[in-house]
Amino acid sequence: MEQSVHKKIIEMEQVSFAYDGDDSPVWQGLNCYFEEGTVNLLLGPSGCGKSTLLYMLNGIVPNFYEGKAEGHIWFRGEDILEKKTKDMVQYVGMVFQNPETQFCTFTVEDELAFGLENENAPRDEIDSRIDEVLDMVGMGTFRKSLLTSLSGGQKQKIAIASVLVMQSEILILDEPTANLDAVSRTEVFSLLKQLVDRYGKTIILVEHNLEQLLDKTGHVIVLDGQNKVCLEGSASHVLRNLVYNPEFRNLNIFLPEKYLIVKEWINALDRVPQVVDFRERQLAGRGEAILPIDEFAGLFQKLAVFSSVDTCSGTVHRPGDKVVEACGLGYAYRGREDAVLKRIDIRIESKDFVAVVGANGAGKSTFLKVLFRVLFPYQGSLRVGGKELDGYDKKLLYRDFGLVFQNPEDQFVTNKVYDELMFSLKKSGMGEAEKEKRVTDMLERFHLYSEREKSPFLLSQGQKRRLSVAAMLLTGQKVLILDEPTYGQDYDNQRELMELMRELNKEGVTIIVVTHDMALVADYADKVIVLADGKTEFCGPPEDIFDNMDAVKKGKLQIPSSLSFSRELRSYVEEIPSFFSRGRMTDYLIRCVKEV
Ligand SMILES: Nc1ncnc2c1ncn2[C@@H]1O[C@H](COP(=O)(O)OP(=O)(O)OP(=O)(O)O)[C@@H](O)[C@H]1O
Ligand SMILES: Nc1ncnc2c1ncn2[C@@H]1O[C@H](COP(=O)(O)OP(=O)(O)OP(=O)(O)O)[C@@H](O)[C@H]1O
Repeated sequence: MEQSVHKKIIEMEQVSFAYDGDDSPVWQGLNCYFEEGTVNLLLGPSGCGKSTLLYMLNGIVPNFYEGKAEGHIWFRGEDILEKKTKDMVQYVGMVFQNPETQFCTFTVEDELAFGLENENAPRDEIDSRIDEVLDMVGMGTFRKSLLTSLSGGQKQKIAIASVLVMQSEILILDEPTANLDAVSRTEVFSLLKQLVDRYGKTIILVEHNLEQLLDKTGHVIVLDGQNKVCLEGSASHVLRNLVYNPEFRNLNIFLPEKYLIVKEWINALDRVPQVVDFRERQLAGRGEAILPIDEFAGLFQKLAVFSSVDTCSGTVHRPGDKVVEACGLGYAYRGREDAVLKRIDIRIESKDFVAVVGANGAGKSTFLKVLFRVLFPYQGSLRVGGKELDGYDKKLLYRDFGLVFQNPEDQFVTNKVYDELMFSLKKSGMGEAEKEKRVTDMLERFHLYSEREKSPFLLSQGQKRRLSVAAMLLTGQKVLILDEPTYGQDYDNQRELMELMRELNKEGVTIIVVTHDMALVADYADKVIVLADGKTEFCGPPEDIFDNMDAVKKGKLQIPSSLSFSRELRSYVEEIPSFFSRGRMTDYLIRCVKEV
């Protein structure tokens, strides 16, 4: 067992918890610990109880969300489970996924003063503490700013500052970058690292975007989805095991793209002696790098049969009917000086699988609202199905175009998961038995059957997202528009959802996905639209976008690590074609070596 230099700050001992009204417990006999003065990362499949665990660390569970808790959560010799939330506030501060749900005021200054004023802190102290935390998060010049004027990353920094201002030593964050573009995400991760290195804070977080986080993480806890911790230790120890150890290879855990490629490849070739040897050596931790690219390339060269395999690394344009055509489209919100959409030119055809990407605030959601006639453009034309949108019957528009909202809760209209899906079929004209069957099939397909009696609002984030997509899929629209469909999803659910979209696309449904997830773009989209500065910055196939550094920069996009990995590999083995996505590269590797 490896030794850590950090002390344990919180220890969970035989912790069990069941929400009131739930038959099965979320946790049963859980043991794990968190380390002081480092970044602690919690990984596990959707719905396994990560958020519940975080809420137990400051008493939100079971004090606000009630249920039966057993065991001990030790913090400095005391049991958190016996404390009230207010007793924990000075030690443990919580930052949620969406900073906007946390804000109670209008300006940065008022937001930071809010908690201190409630504690009747003297004005001088409030002032100096606000200056201090704004300095800590690098937002000193924004003290007087309106919260609405901040970018997503800046808002999240202020949410973190509002916890720091209370001088909590432990910061808990539940998927803090789920809605952020790549640049904002990097800023938040760097801030967390700085809070640890410079101010000795302890960070505990749940996060799916690991590309730039793992190297900043000190302690990782992996939950197996069956109430247990299955791996715990340093980031490199956990990573080695998740990539190379057959015992953990089927865990439904997100990893950066390049690790997923190696993991899938090693799994596929498990019985080849060279691969077994390579795997064992990596697992034993010989050599510093977890991904020794030279060795990997050498091994690949020995096994691969290049000539017989069709590389097919690009996307093929499949012409179809016109679905959406925007030309010089402009939209300005009332009261804002600058138009959000200045000149949008977009053409989407019926067979397209489109990804709409761009920085936070670029106007992606605004464009969707214009398309759904919630907002009306001041200039340009927008044609849908070959007709001017103005002349398109609204009823037909809603029948043909399905929208899955960014925030699933905005979509729920009933108080039971089962009823939510039945509601979608209300006007379908189907008989009761047929509706029931379809709903049951969908619940099973989306791993929601066991939750069917629950309120949609009490589901985990990942479950809520799956329910919102399932509700939209039941009715058979011609065009499906999904705003951030995969955030909060675990690896298996994300893949399953996207494979389903691909299937529907092949059956003729146009898919339009708004997303910050470039791995998803690279793997599934055949057309990418980058919005920046109110204009269409790029519209073309995904393999071209990551070479267009201007569009990458303006769209604040992150190049997936699968692309840099395949380029590095090519510097050793020229015969490997240039790839830009995990799926395409894994397929190729597996096809290459299947004759071994
Ligand atoms: N307030 C609540 N009342 C009843 N059940 C709940 C409540 N909150 C969560 N649950 C259930 O507890 C289980 C664990 O949920 P939790 O949100 O902790 O999981 P998670 O691992 O964070 O999931 P995700 O990654 O999808 O956000 C789920 O089955 C969920 O439906
Ligand atoms: N109702 C509104 N009134 C005024 N400004 C608004 C309104 N809604 C959005 N905005 C502003 O319009 C800009 C574009 O917002 P929009 O939500 O369309 O961006 P987005 O690209 O979808 O961003 P994200 O990736 O963060 O979801 C932002 O600066 C936002 O603050």
